[in-house]
Amino acid sequence: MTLALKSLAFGYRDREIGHAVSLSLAEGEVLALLGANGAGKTTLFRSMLGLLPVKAGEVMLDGKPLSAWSRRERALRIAYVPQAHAAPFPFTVRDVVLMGRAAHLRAFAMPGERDRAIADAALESLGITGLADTPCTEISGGERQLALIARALAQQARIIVMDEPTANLDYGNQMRLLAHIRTLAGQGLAIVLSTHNPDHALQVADRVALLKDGTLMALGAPADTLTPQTLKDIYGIDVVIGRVEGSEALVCAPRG
Ligand SMILES: Nc1ncnc2c1ncn2[C@@H]1O[C@H](COP(=O)(O)OP(=O)(O)OP(=O)(O)O)[C@@H](O)[C@H]1O
Repeated sequence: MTLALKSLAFGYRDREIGHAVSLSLAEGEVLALLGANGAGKTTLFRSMLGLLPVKAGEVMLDGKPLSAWSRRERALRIAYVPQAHAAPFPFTVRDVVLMGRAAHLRAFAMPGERDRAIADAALESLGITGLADTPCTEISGGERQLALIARALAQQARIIVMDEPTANLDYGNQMRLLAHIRTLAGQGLAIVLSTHNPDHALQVADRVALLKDGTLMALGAPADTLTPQTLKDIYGIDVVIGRVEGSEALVCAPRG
């Protein structure tokens, strides 16, 4: 087991957003987190990463409380892909990806040949080698998203937490990223991601967690958790879920 949340309560200084969230993430597993806007997905992620103090319960990383690991030790084990906001500084895409190597470097050491090779491989795997020398202030939102994912890959952590990784991406990059996530899981990485697209969860996840009113409404296999009933409950929309000829994936469509 890699990451486990035990009866976690989370939120901000004087506001609890969620409580009693328990789940664990195993090596090689993809867990998708869904919930309406404002349900608390980002807040939960920030709490499980130790970026926001938890209100109750505990986050366990490789069997030890998260607080027992140093920041560097955590960064060697968990990478975070935040939602892509506007870039404040004109670092090149390659420099941003090289920042993923920080935890691997000795204090004040500069990235070496090997770090550059790893960063370049991460760029290559996402098809953005051509952007390496472009400043982050001069690329699109989707390209910035891919750069942040490349940074997480360069970090070479065994757990990756991705906040809406497919948001901003065009259809081709969405599908390529989902396939890439499955490849990473096949290599033993544990991945937790949030998404607003049930199809993406049906396509990529081994397990799905549904967050509603601050608690886990459902946790289990995609076909058991993503049903017309649960999606109606979360989004207030009537849907059907089924297969389309020629595709392995279950898909969700509006009813009627
Ligand atoms: N810094 C903050 N201080 C206080 N409350 C906050 C803060 N950031 C977010 N919130 C509140 O916490 C709740 C959950 O927000 P969060 O961003 O975790 O939701 P989310 O599920 O990720 O939403 P979305 O799908 O829209 O990205 C929201 O009601 C939001 O207003």
